[in-house]
Amino acid sequence: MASGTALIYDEEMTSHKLLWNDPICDIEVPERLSFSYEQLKCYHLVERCVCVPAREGSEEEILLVHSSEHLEVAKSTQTMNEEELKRVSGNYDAFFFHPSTYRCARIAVGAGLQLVDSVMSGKVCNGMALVRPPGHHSQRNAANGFCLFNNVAIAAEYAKRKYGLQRILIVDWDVHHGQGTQYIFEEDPSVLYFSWHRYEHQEFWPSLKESDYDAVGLGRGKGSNINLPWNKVGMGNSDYLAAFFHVLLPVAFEFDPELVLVSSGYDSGIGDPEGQMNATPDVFAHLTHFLMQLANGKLCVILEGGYHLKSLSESVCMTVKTLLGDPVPQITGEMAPCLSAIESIQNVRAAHKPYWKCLMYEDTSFLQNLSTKSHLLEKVNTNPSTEHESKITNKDEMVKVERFLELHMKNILFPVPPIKTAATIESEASAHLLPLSVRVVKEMDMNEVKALVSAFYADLVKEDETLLSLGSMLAVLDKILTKQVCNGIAESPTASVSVAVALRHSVRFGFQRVLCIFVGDMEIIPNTEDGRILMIHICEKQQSEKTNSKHYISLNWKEVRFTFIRSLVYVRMHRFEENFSSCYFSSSRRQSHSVKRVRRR
Ligand SMILES: COCC(O)(O)CCCCCNCCCN
Ligand SMILES: [Zn+2]
Repeated sequence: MASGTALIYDEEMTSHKLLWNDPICDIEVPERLSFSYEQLKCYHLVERCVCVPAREGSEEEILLVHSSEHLEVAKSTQTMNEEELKRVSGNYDAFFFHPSTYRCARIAVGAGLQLVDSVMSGKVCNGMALVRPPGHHSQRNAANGFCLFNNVAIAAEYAKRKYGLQRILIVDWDVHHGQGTQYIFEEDPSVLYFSWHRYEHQEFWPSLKESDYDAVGLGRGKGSNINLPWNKVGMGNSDYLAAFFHVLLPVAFEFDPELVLVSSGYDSGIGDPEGQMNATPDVFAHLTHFLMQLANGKLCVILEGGYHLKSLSESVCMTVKTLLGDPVPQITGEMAPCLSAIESIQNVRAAHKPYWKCLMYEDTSFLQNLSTKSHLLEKVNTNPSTEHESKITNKDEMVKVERFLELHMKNILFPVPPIKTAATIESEASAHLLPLSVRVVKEMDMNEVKALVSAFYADLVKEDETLLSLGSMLAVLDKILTKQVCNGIAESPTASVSVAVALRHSVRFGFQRVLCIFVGDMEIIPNTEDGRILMIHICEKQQSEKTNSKHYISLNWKEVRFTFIRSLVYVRMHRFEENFSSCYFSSSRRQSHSVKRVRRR
């Protein structure tokens, strides 16, 4: 398994800039790149990455996607004066040339290809390329929306031909529709393109009919183009998560891509003058983390838009931090999507029902009663915590977001528990299985366990021989509760008792919300009624109705697939943001084997 995260940045790409007055294009500034890179350095993230050099994309590579006419026009601008540059730029919608634009655009293309090579060769597991000019609006024969060459589309075509890939997923979380990418792949079933974008019923730029949810792809490509239009501004974290949980992830897992590319625009984040959305930078950690579960983690993130410098750079940092394997921060804000988001989600699911099994069987009508935001008719902001930031119209508004983010990110970024795993090892034999990052902890001594059990857990622990297995679990759990490690693994022959004691121990320790996912049959079902424990029980036979309650969900593990993700959604939407400390308990040799497999990874 490859490891490591590539970071590709070349300050040469900051030389492309607007030479004349143009209120539409003047937000696409060089500082977008330099600010982001500085912030990565400030959080000591650059030094943790594998720095891979950019290179110029060759003409041949650019011709994978673009026409030779388009290439020739772009090439000819290198020697133009300002007046000629302005004239040629006027041939396109929202684009500007500078004498260095062509060279910068070739480096932006090459950076994406270097990233694909680094991931596909196994030199790294994933990575990010900070590039400009961006790409997802540019088309075969035209520049558009600040884009000259379609960096991500070229990267996809390149990966298909060089590595013989049959299934590539492109996720475009930029707040604008990447119509360029859609046009390039809409007949190609091997490239699944997902884009959400501010749309407002075709009012918002580029105001295309084909950006709506019913553009599902053409010919053999039907089902491989997914458009999720946002018809209101002010969308927040819960709306983005719901879009992932109920549209993108079920389809992506079914598609089972060999490589995932992200058209990573951060103008969908809070404070951006283009997007006018409310999602905070931490949401990009979650979105990135979900995509890392696909394609064996082979994930290439390539920058697109993002015009609020502070919001952009914080979101870039949250993305890279997650690519490096850091635990994602607890998600903030409301947990239920707004009605407009639910309407869009339902529409796109209905449009794609004929093409995806996962959409055929699941009905998400339960989403309707989840939305707690009745406001939907107004246009503006929804998320109370950013009431005053909803309409970013001028400088002092931008400064307000700056201050909001300063405080918000402080709570998010620190403290992060060390990314260590604690494990007790029964036999020296299995010790070598553990990667270096795992700390072996000594079992809790028997007298201590006995005292603890008689004081608090006597009703749970019947036989003395169970005490032995509690020692290893409690030793690991204490390291997690005291934030000495992030997660842990313990083996126990009496998993139900261990789980019951662990849950009560965690709540007694002061945790307010503990999520337990138990796989296999459970002799005793712990009491979850105090509202601080949520049990998701995956078992052979579904428990009788009487045991199922709001905090106890039993799933027949044959149908667990997306129902499991949906249950987690349910969990989140009911504000049960768990302090999720991943303790694995296995009740049988078989499961303990699966635990070992997890350990090796
Ligand atoms: C990869 O491109 C990044 C981007 O999607 O952020 C570009 C946005 C161009 C926004 C152009 N607005 C034109 C408004 C005309 N009334
Ligand atoms: Zn954009």
